[in-house]
Amino acid sequence: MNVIEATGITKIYGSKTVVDNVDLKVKKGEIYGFLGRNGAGKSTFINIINGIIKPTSGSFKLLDEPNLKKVKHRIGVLPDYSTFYDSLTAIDHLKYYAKISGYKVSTEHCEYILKRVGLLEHAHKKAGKFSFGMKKKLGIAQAIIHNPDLIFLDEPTSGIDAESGLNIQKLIVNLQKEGKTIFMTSHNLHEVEKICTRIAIMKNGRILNEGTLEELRSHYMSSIHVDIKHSPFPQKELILKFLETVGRDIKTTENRTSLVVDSEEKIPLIIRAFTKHKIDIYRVNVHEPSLEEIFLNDNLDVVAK
Ligand SMILES: Nc1ncnc2c1ncn2[C@@H]1O[C@H](COP(=O)(O)OP(=O)(O)OP(=O)(O)O)[C@@H](O)[C@H]1O
Repeated sequence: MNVIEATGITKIYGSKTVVDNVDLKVKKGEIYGFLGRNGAGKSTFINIINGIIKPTSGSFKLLDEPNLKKVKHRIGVLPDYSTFYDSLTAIDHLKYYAKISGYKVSTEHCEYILKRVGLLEHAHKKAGKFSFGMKKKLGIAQAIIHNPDLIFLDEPTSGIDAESGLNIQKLIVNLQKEGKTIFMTSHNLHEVEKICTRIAIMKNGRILNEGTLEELRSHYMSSIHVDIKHSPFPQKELILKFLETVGRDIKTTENRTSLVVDSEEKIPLIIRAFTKHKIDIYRVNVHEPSLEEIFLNDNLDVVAK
């Protein structure tokens, strides 16, 4: 089942198209990472499918339901900025939020949720005394207090310390294991690479590409760096001639060869050729591009779908 299904979502402010004809599907149980530089249109898109902003055109369904009001109680949201009442404690906030959403929650349940986000020791502290990171955790607690099936997290780990960030990542993975679907934005590419099951890259309001990390890699990757440690070449010219047919940027020393190939299918061909020429292989290192390398590639438009 598609938990999120958006079709042709567009938002135009004046003469600026901020979200440009976005189609997007997210399946149940995914941790979907929504990536893009500042101003790409991510928050605007999330706000549209959460009913906060009206799209200029396009339609969407959440949890298989086009009428957002009918499923609102099954959705949790950490918005791009949360506001809290300075004089209310963390527990007060959770109870208040649950109440206005139509739930009654016990103090024990609030404490359990605060424990999950790493805020239990501050359960009775007033939000006015909270740091930015603590407010972020409280925002996440608020998003999950009512046990929603679909959770939107806009930059859940930005502005919090590294250890808390890792705890939030664990929490997100645990929520997924409990059967929830998570849609998150993040500027932390390492985090997205680590926990997201699918990723969409947005630029200037458009989805340039989406898929699993492997799919994105194979889409954007045309340069695989292969480095081989081996026994000395008996006939160097022969093997060099062969390598020129499968790769480029070939560099060799007596027992080391490196080259760049455009697909991983070339790697077994190289290994077979070495074996045929009675060259022993001790080690093969293959460098695949990280999400950061894919993401920072400014030529993304050129190769977009
Ligand atoms: N109410 C508005 N009126 C006019 N322009 C807006 C409005 N809201 C957002 N924008 C513009 O839309 C673009 C996309 O903004 P949005 O906040 O969706 O980006 P984002 O990808 O979430 O960025 P960030 O990573 O910085 O949060 C930006 O250029 C922003 O200035």
